[in-house]
Amino acid sequence: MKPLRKVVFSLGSNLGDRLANLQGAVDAIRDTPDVIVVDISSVYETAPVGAPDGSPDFLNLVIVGETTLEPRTLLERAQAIEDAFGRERDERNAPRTLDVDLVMVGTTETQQGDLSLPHPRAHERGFVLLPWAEVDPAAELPGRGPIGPLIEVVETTGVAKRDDLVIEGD
Ligand SMILES: Nc1ncnc2c1ncn2[C@@H]1O[C@H](COP(=O)(O)OP(=O)(O)OP(=O)(O)O)[C@@H](O)[C@H]1O
Ligand SMILES: Nc1nc2c(c(=O)[nH]1)N=C(CO)CN2
Repeated sequence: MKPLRKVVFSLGSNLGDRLANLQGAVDAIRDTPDVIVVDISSVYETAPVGAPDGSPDFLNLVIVGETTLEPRTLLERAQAIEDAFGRERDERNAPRTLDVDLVMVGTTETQQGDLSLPHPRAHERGFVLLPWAEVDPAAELPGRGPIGPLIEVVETTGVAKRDDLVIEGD
């Protein structure tokens, strides 16, 4: 039997109907065979990090799930969902309708070309760690340790929970 592993996705949008883009991505992840969604964080409005000047604010959220899928299959699924929402792959960190990052898959630590796990910048991103800690405070990032202490040292100003923005079916 294939092992059941924890999977964590980070979703972001700062173009178009940001909430609708996140809702669509959540639905698509829920509809993915062999992925069980366990928790979805609140929606957070976040100041852009490392993005070109004048980039609009993001909406971000984190999904925690379980899966028997391989990391590469999960990356392909994440990219297919981005493509379905009109994501154009241009300048790095450019505004985008939808970004679906794989934060971690089980205990996998790998760097193979187009797939790095855990995501190489997740540990330094308040817009990933804060939503994640809301639903999974005891989480550990493989190779980095518990996320609590990571949050202590990252920039979390500019990361604001938006209780008025609700993902349906949660
Ligand atoms: N864990 C991962 N999750 C998502 N993409 C990854 C991961 N590891 C490597 N990649 C690769 O990163 C490439 C760039 O991804 P993307 O265009 O979403 O970057 P970005 O969103 O601008 O920046 P960042 O990677 O910092 O979030 C993708 O083509 C993908 O193959
Ligand atoms: N606040 C915020 N900033 C970002 C984000 C994001 O999702 N939220 N994604 C980026 C590239 O993936 C770059 N910068």
